Amino acid sequence: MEKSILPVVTSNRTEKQTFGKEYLENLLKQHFGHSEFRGKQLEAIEAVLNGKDCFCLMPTGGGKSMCYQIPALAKPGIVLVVSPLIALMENQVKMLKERGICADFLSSTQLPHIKEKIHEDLNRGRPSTRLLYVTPELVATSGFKAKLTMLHKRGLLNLFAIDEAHCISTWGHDFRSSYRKLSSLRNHYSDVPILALTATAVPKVEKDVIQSLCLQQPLILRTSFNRPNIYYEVRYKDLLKDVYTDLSNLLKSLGGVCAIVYCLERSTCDVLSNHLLKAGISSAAYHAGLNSKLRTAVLDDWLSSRIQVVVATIAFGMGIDRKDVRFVCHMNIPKSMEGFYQESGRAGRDLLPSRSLLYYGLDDRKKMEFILRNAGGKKSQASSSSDDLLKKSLADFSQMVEYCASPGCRRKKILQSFGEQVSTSFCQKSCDACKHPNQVSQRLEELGRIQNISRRGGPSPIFMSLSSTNLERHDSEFWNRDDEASLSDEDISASDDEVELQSGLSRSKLSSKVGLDEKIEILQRAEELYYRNGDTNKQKSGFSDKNAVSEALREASKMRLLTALEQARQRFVNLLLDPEVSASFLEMECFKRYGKVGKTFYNSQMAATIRWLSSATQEQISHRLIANSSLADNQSEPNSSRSSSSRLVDQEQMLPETTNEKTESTAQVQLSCQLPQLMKISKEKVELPPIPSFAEFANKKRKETEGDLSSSKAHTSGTRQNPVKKTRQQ
Ligand SMILES: Nc1ncnc2c1ncn2[C@@H]1O[C@H](COP(=O)(O)OP(=O)(O)OP(=O)(O)O)[C@@H](O)[C@H]1O
Ligand SMILES: [Mg+2]
Repeated sequence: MEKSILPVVTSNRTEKQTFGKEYLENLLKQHFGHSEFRGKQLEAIEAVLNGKDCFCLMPTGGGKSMCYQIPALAKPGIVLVVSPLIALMENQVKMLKERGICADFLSSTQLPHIKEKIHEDLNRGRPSTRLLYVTPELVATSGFKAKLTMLHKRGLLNLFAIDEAHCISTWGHDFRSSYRKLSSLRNHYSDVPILALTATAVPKVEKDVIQSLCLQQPLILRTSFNRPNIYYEVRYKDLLKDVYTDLSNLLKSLGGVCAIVYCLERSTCDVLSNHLLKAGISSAAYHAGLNSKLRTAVLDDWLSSRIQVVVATIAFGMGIDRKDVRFVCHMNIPKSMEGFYQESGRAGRDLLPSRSLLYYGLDDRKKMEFILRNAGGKKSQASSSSDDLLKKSLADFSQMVEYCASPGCRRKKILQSFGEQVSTSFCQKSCDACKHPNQVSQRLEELGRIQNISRRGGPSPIFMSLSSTNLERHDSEFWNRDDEASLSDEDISASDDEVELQSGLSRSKLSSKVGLDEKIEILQRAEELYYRNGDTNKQKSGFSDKNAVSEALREASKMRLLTALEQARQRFVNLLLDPEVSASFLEMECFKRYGKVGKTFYNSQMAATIRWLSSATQEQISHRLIANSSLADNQSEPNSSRSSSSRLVDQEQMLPETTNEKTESTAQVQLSCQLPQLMKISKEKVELPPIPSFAEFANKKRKETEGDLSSSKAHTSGTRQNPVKKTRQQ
């Protein structure tokens, strides 16, 4: 383990000298290069150094980390930092190490020998570790508890810092059940101060955090939520000709600034990112549907300015610490002000002028409202507290609607939602409603007219892109980050106690999966209900298109394929194919088989194809596309893979003929015309390689990992490498 480069002061000073303002400011300057403390940092630091519990509410980017980093340097011993995200811990530890401060983290992602070194250091008489970052799951394990008790007995525990403390509250928008387990800290280590830090605590959450962590007469520090350097603006989708073009024009006019665009659904991220790329703006999609390697690559590229814009779901969340984000855009209305504040707050952490833009759409509003109602509806039957949750989620959402669709200062509305009362002039024309009041009220009037017309004409259809398999069905991170955990365990903190790891993982996987299934079920039922109630004409004629594959879905699928093919091209530089044509071809293949039986099966097959593209070899991809091109040339060929869908015949017969058939044949003709020019054509009839099911894919991956592990074991123990493995590696 690296030793602290800068000496940490541990001399035998008197309390006053050690923790005096000057001394603490010196540490700030010496270790971090900042000349003075911000906001209430100093108060928080002094409180915990004097053994007091503290609840610290500061805005995003307000400098909460300093409140536990300085105490770690001021006093010998260890500060234990509990953090919800591994990426967050990694970033902070890296930054601290670069500054010569001895910090480390323990998580399931670390190699055993690294963990061993950390434990060795902790066992030493005077550990060099000053800050130890851990996951909430780890804190709850018996193994780690024993370690903590040992450190405590030796008088080495200085402080428990609970970062993102709102995760402990079910009222918060980021609830993480593992945070609940932290409640035992106060009982077991009564003399160690606890510092709870958050940027998003409405009074209810604040109370919940304080109670759940059993803080004893804590010093409560609140800083204003105001972010004076962010200009807030709302644009109205229903009044714009083309939202994507509006956004790309705006991004161009801002001139290459660093930006984040949040979307509700993963497919929108893919589609929009491609649109921006086509408009000459460097961008990439980021969501939990992408594999972790790709997500890390996108994050790295964005952090190091190789990509200007990340188009993301809320999976791109906590811990993103790039100071110079100048623009944060929401493509859809968020479900709560807390979420919106957190996300828009990623702009301008360096305190320089920045911008938040939200595109508000009437359909988006209806969709979100509908989802919230139906998601809560089922739970509300179960208990009255769930009923409260439903009411709360609707009230939270109505604040967002108010923010977008009513006149008045946007900043004031944000601050009001956090219980802060300010005058309208407080904003100093740094929101569109204060800067251009006439323009905004004119737009709201127009919007009102459209809303009235749409009310008279009945509800517009809801489109939700859900597919059928358990994992692929969840294609929005809208719900919360628990869902994200089920898809990207490696990014979220997880149990890593040696004994409890296995059972812990299987438990958490099971429960998160069940939760997800339930939610998807609710969504599907909600959607069905909506169609049943909302489209009575179709109901009367016995016609229901709720499961039809829409053109929009097909376009989104092509975009997903395009991204997967681009990734394949990055993996295999010699892969000669035209991604656009290939994407169209693969989509068509999927549509031909499953288009008529409905989007559930279509989406499932689409997901399987994308998985296949991510794991196939160069030969398999070329082979398949060449094979497909020969099939495209020969449209009369019976579909050899039909058998896989034969069990769906009943459903197929129940569905009406749709206009999709026409589209299919037109697209096929176009495709068969394009393919010969763009790809090498094999006239030989080749069997299509099967697309693996998810289970097959997962088994294959598991076997590969096991293979990798055994081969690396063999390698380290000096035995010869498995020849099959060797070939694969070459
Ligand atoms: N006293 C200070 N003077 C100048 N810059 C500071 C000071 N304290 C912190 N910063 C800087 O402010 C930035 C944000 O700090 P930090 O990540 O701790 O914010 P945060 O409150 O934890 O935000 P979030 O809620 O998003 O996690 C960091 O880059 C940090 O270096
Ligand atoms: Mg922070």
